[in-house]
Amino acid sequence: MTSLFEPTTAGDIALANRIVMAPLTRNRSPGAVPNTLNVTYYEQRATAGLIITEATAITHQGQGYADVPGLYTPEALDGWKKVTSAVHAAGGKIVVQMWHVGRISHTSLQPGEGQPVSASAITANAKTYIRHPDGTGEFVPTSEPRALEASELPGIVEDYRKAARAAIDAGFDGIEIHAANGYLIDQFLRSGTNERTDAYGGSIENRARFLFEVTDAIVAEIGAGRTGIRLSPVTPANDAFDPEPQPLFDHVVKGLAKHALAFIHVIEGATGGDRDFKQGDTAFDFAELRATYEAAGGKAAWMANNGYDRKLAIESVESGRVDLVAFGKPFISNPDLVERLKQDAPLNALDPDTLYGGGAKGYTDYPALTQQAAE
Ligand SMILES: C=C(C(=O)O)c1ccccc1
Repeated sequence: MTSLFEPTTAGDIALANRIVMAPLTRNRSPGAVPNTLNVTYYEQRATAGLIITEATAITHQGQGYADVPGLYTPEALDGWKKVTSAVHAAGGKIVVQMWHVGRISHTSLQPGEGQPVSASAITANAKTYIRHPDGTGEFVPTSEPRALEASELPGIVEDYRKAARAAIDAGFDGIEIHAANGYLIDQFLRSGTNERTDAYGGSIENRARFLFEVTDAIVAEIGAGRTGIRLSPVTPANDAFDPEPQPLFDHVVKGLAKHALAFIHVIEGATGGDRDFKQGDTAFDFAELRATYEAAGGKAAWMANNGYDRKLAIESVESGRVDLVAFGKPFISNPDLVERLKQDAPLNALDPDTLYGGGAKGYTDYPALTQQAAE
């Protein structure tokens, strides 16, 4: 029987166990440049079978929050090289989550303080975190986006390809395409954010076109075995909505099956919330989604996320329902989560007041079991 704690592979990436550190935005990289505190944070969590970094902007246009890292300047890539080196030296594996926020942004964060971009000019009922000139931070409503011209899309696909190459050159073991949580790619996928009448809007085939163009370009550049993707079929995050998610995401996974991807990362339910959350009239069938993917020839590791505890994670892997389990908040407050799960040891409590922004407090100061034992 498969164990959560046994080694496995995800495409070309060998993993020491099946426990994944989920992407977690922490807003601790001013200037979009990873710093020494970020190095310590990821190094502390290197016993994860796989670390997926926090969402990382592929370009300035793709940046939607203050103090999140980028993957598009020499300084940022130098910063990431220090992170990947430290994680590898500690025996870990790490991929970067590649992010274009689309409309979940603010003019103050955009090139030339211009409008954010999206599939359509529909303002999200959402907020983002900006930093004022005086240095104070604030959650503010996202700005009204403009609809991308179809002629702009090849340029954004090229941005993804370049960022994927830069990620591998910075030492990452691979990348995760952020196609979830109501960001740009998801804005094309969902009918609630895509009112286009061209080849990228209307039918499911058209709304998924941009996702496949991005995926094809990245796979051609770095290989399918180093490419994963994150999907959130029913999340309402960032005002995402589609009344018929099952046919939409069945089409998506069928299209992804042609590549021998490293992993498919699926958020089950509402991100960070109700695992049984529904969009539309019927409950989403995640087992059917995987079956559809594998019937189409898909062989990537199936990674599940959202609200997993030790018991559910062990059962889900042992049953074969999932191959990998991604933990988010538990990894924030437990750098040694893998050991704690192995021992069934108590978990550190999470400090909700230090999730976003700030310094070492609530970031690198959570103790490991060994430190607590020494006290
Ligand atoms: C990148 C994020 C996501 O995927 O939801 C995110 C952004 C800001 C806060 C929490 C999460």
